[in-house]
Amino acid sequence: MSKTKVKPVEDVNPEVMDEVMEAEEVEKQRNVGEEEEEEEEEEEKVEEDVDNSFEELGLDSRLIRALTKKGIEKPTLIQQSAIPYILEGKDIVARAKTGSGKTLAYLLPLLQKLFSADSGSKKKLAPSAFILVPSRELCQQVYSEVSSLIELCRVQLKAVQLTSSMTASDMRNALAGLPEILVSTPACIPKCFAAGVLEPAAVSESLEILVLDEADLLLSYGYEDNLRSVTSIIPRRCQCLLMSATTSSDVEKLKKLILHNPIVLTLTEDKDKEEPVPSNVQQFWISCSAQDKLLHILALLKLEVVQEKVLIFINTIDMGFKLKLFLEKFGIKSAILNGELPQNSRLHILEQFNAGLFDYLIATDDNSQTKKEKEGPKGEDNEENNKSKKRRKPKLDAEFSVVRGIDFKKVHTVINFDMPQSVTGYIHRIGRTGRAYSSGSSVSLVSPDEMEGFEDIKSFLANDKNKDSDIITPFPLLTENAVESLRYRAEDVAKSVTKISVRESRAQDLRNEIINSEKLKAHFEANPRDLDLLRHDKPLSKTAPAPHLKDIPEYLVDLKTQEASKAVKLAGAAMGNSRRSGGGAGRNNKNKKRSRKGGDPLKTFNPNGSKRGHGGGVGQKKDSSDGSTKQKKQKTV
Ligand SMILES: Nc1ncnc2c1ncn2[C@@H]1O[C@H](COP(=O)(O)OP(=O)(O)OP(=O)(O)O)[C@@H](O)[C@H]1O
Repeated sequence: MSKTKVKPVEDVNPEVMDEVMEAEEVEKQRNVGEEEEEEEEEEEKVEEDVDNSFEELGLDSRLIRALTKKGIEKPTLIQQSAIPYILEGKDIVARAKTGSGKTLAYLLPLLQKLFSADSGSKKKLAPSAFILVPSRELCQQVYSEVSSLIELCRVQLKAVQLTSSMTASDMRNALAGLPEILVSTPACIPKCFAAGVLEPAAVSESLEILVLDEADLLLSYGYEDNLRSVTSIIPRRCQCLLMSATTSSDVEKLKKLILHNPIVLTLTEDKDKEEPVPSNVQQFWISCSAQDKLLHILALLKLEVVQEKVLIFINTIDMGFKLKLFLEKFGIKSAILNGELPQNSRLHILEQFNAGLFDYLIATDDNSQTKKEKEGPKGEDNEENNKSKKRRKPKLDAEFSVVRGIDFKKVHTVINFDMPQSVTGYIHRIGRTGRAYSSGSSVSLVSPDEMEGFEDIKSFLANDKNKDSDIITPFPLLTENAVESLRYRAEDVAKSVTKISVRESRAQDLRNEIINSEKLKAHFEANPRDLDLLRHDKPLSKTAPAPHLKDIPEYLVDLKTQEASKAVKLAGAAMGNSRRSGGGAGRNNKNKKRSRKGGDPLKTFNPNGSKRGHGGGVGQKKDSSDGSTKQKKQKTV
């Protein structure tokens, strides 16, 4: 580690440096034997002006080469801050926004430490590093990331993933090659102990690093007992890292349970008030009645005023199927992701979506939406929790999670078809776009029933500087006329999507996916990269969409919305995001140039007049100051 080159975070603030040194002193004393003494921790804000390269952070050249091959050149703030401390062997609590690059912040130094671990020492009987995550999807994601880094670095390290659904013999086989890194859920470790697959004594002897990723969720997912049984065997010398996107009493509890004298790194953009949603995500909303949500989502997608790929959140599985069936009638293909589907199918859907095989994914939240969320940033309403309890479906996979931590690739728009049931839920959903250095936007469809929750979200997100100006602004690219022009068709089609058809489709889809899941398991063992085997965006309905619904005639769409749609396509093309189904504009270089000049249509478009409004999209407030596209029937078909 080229320590001399590192611009240490503590340089930024000499007082903090003094405190760090004091904390180190306390730690030294503790190590000499004062085990029971109350430990101090170091609280540190991650400063925006720190600008170190990966080399300056002291990273091994093999890791830097691997990152370059992955197209990653500059560390994010949390990486700049956390990597040197982890390399130094400190316990850390890292709290940074969704999508800020926390995974690499711990994986890179973890791997580097394992590169230099003494391979000549006596044979280890258990992995040196445990990475515990709350869901199987995350397990797979972290495992893929660590495996690809190992492969790119060409080092002799082995990582395995274990999940609770595996049999004891599968677990034993996975651990047989003596992996250095184990990625798992907390529930799986006690299972391994019980099955004799892992020996607690061997873990105590071997474990060097323990990572708890998405720590804010581990307890709320019901892993407390599992974690207690793991922590009881963690050796004192083991370095513990706790990564989290939000703060909660659960994180505090885990910190006390597991960490020793940690450095607490908090990434904020504003010293007074944290902004948990990345500033590169533009947040919009549309006010509409619950029954008009289908109409509005049709307008957003069919009139192409949002950038693809689009992740649509709904609160119930039935609503997901209703939406898919509804969109299908208009020739819009989408896939569904929920906790009822078998794990192989879920992983495959995620892979296909990330690979760009389809553009619209309809997802239900993870099960924490249906569990009692213990605490959100502003405290959750118990009534809401009780309501959500009622919605709990017995067959949902307890280790399923869509919104938390899953790294959806190139999602440009998140749509809240249903509003999330908590502020934390909102933050995590929105965090699926605008990841690392990319940008994105979100559109929330808010019905009168959801307005109170929406106000809570807005007031939580409003910072001191901006308390009078809304962070979530009315969506500027849909005019009332444009929405109304689709009303007749939307209402007609919505009526045809009956409860019975939803139930049948859901049951059929589940049956298909169970069959697929077996096929997938066998197939992917042999061909892990074959994504095209089973498409997840196939239509549910047996009848093809009527041609008049598939293509909305141009004369129906008002000029302003047509203009907005063109601008969105041009901006997409400039960002290298051309529409699969869209017209030529997406692939036209001349247009690319023009749109670069024009900038982001969400900022510049003004539906009231010329394309360049004053002060960006907020200029539309005149037309829809409450975010509403009122339900007057102006033009119907
Ligand atoms: N330094 C970097 N430069 C560019 N992209 C990066 C960098 N670090 C990470 N990324 C990418 O950013 C995306 C988000 O990273 P990651 O999943 O680690 O975020 P996160 O902070 O863990 O988010 P969440 O809290 O939602 O889990 C990933 O696709 C990752 O490959």
